[in-house]
Amino acid sequence: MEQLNKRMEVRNLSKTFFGKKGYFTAIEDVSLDVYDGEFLVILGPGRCGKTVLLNIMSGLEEQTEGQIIYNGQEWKGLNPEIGMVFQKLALMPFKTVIENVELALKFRGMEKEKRREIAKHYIELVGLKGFEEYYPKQLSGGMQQRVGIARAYAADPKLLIMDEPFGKLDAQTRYQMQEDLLKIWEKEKRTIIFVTNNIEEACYLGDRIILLSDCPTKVKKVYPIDISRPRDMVSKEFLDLRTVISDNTDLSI
Ligand SMILES: Nc1ncnc2c1ncn2[C@@H]1O[C@H](COP(=O)(O)OP(=O)(O)OP(=O)(O)O)[C@@H](O)[C@H]1O
Repeated sequence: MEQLNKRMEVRNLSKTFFGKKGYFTAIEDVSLDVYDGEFLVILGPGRCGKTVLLNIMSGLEEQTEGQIIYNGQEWKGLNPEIGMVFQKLALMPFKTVIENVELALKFRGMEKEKRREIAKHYIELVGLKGFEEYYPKQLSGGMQQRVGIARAYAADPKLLIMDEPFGKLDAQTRYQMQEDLLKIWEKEKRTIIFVTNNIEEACYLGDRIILLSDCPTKVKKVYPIDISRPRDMVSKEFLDLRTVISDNTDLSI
């Protein structure tokens, strides 16, 4: 990992909210690095502060303390080079698949022919060729997530943050999406930060796993994974890794 460029550095980040019940610290002194081109998984228990951390990394929310370094420079505010894929995608219901995928490019003022070409490319990349004119409600949950991935890719982010994108899918679809996401990433590498509370998913996907503690969130441990892909979820090395991480988690995740 040492030879790779750092895309982002999170330095001593803390976040404290003030509400009806007084002060509440969600994140405490978190530091981590994100390397160019890697598939980084952030694994932590439910409600531990993962979304707050991602929101600060992307500039949607402000930290109480600490710094975000992006490409070697301190970064404050919304970062246009970061794309997001959420569990709830908020696809535009009255727009077709292709219109949803090209929307960000339209907002940027890109001419129609060019943005259609880009949108078609990414729709094909995520395996939805032939569904360009469908509306979101005509698609399954897994297919909608594919549209979300195509939409994020089309906007050409340097860093793609995915916040529990497969959390609501049934087990079968989830496995398929994990496999397909790796294929997409291998075809067109982006730096990905993938957040999950599922240990198996983390071990299947990540180049590295950053394990977070329960609230207030701290980094418990960083696990580099050198199991070659495609990973066999019932192989000894996979199950051993899973057990090691599972034994180190704060709650049952
Ligand atoms: N604006 C806010 N004001 C007060 N507390 C907040 C705010 N946003 C988040 N929190 C609290 O911070 C904690 C972490 O929330 P967060 O949504 O980041 O968890 P998470 O790890 O993403 O959870 P999940 O796995 O369920 O998605 C929660 O206890 C939440 O109630």
